[in-house]
Amino acid sequence: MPFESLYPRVTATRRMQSMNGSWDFQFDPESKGVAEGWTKGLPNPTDMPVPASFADVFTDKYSREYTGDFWYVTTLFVPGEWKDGSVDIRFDSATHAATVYVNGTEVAHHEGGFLPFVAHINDAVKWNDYNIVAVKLNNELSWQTLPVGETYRLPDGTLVSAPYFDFYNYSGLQRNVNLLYTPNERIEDLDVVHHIDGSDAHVDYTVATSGDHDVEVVVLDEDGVEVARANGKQGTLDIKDVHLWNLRAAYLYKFVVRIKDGDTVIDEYFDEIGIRTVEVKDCKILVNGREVYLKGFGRHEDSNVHGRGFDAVMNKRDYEDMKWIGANSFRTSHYPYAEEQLYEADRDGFFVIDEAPTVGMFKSTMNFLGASGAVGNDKPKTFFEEESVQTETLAIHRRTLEEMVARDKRHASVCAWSLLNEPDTTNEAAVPYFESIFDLVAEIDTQKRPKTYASIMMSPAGVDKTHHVADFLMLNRYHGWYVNGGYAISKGTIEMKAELEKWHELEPTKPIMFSEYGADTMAGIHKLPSVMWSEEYQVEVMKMWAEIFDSYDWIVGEQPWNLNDFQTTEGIMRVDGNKKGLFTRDRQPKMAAFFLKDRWTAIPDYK
Ligand SMILES: CCCN1C[C@@H](O)[C@H](O)[C@@H](C(=O)O)C1
Repeated sequence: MPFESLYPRVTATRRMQSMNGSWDFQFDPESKGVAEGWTKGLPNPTDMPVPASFADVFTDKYSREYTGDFWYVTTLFVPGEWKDGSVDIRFDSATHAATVYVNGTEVAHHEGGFLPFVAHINDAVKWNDYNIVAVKLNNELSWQTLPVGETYRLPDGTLVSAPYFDFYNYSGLQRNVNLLYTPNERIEDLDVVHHIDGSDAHVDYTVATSGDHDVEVVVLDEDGVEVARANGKQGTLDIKDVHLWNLRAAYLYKFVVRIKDGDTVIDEYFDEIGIRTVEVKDCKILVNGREVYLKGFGRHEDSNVHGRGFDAVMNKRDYEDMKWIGANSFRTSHYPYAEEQLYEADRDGFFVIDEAPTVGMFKSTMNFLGASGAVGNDKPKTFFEEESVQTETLAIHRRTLEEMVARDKRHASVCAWSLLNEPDTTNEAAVPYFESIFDLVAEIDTQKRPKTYASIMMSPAGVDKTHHVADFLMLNRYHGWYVNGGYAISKGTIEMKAELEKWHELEPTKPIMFSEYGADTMAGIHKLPSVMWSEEYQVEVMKMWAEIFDSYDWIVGEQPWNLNDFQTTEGIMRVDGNKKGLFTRDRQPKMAAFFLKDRWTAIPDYK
């Protein structure tokens, strides 16, 4: 697994060929593709860009809402000179499940639509020739998929997605696909743990390789000057006068790893790594031993027509918007984002709460009466009382966390983990499940970053049964919108302060931050006095929350929902998607963004 977690790079010993572009594409509603030989070509394909979600490129409802099996097929030339090494296809994601075939031979299967996997293809390819690469995907949701939902049939047999979450169930080959060449003896993992010692740093490292030759690690500063070196697959790199990575003041070292046989370099890989520490202590979150205050957003990977398709332009605009407003952090709600997003956060000095794709673990009609139908309520128990959840879903969750930590652990920007979003913590059955996953991450994350989950408002202080596992508390609360909205907004302040004081009584040493709060706002609607959905009202809601946050010094962060408007399942509560963005879907500020800009530029990143 570790090799799959290394971000693809070209080096002196590695080669890479993009497989992005136009692929053949076809739905397979009867799941007959394998039996009918689609692994070697599609009978009646259309063309589909990769990376992209398929939904919003179509103009017909059947295609947009399609749920079930579907295929991508392309032709791939594999250079003959690569025969002496390992040739793999890396899918940065395939949503939600994928089986990969080369010239009709199955070479990989992966479940989980937001983390990478590779297909090793040496034994299936025709060297120095053209090959057929076929990928069968499936986007159905269940209580054993992450994210969680259901799939049901209309009377005519058409499958329909019923997400337990409030974002559109976009799917497809939504991130980059690359053909990779690496030596047979190759670097497969790099792990680093930082220790600050006055003006110096000591970095404990571990390198995993596929062979026995020795390893060297060289560290270069941003000017390319060597600042440390060590030999061996494990060791410590001592960096004098270290330049630390900080919030909105990033500094990245280049760690170059080489497998060597005397002077011969067998394999070379590098990563750009910021040196920092992060911990929770006495109701504070500390970066490099200094107390931070988090200003930022819950986000989505979402844009017009592209859907959840990787879009470097939109990502760049999002970072520029976040820098403009004075943000220093974000949560990857509600799934791990593309690696390019984390490298951008490394470079821009953003504190990232890296969230697993474990959303929807609450029997609810998420998307609030969404057109996909009231779901989950025909189930007799709460989510974690379900036997299959305690067994199958837990196993999938643990594997997903292992993949997420393996992929993201070196990023300086990844400063905390959110292991679930808004799970049902009202029931004791959640406790063993939570303890299992929190213990797992405590074990596999060598940097021991703080871990938490997003707390849902239906499981408040005094009801929540699992808060003991969280290193800090992260609350999603909607006073001013779903409760105590409009003219009752002042009641929201009273109730929220009462709950906060109960939380502080329950967890007197743990800091608390808000990972969701806000109001749906249609850009362009103005009312005096304000009414809900108007831009003026969103400003009032932000002001209400600001007063609450400023009332307690153990509140360490505020991340309103959402950075941008985004697409959801259609429903009577959504007007072509969720409109709680502080920016519109085309990344333009609403009135409340200017309020937050004034507020956040006056709040220092470090207290
Ligand atoms: C209980 C509220 C949960 N929260 C989850 C998030 O994904 C939704 O988009 C947001 C909302 O309703 O705007 C609410």
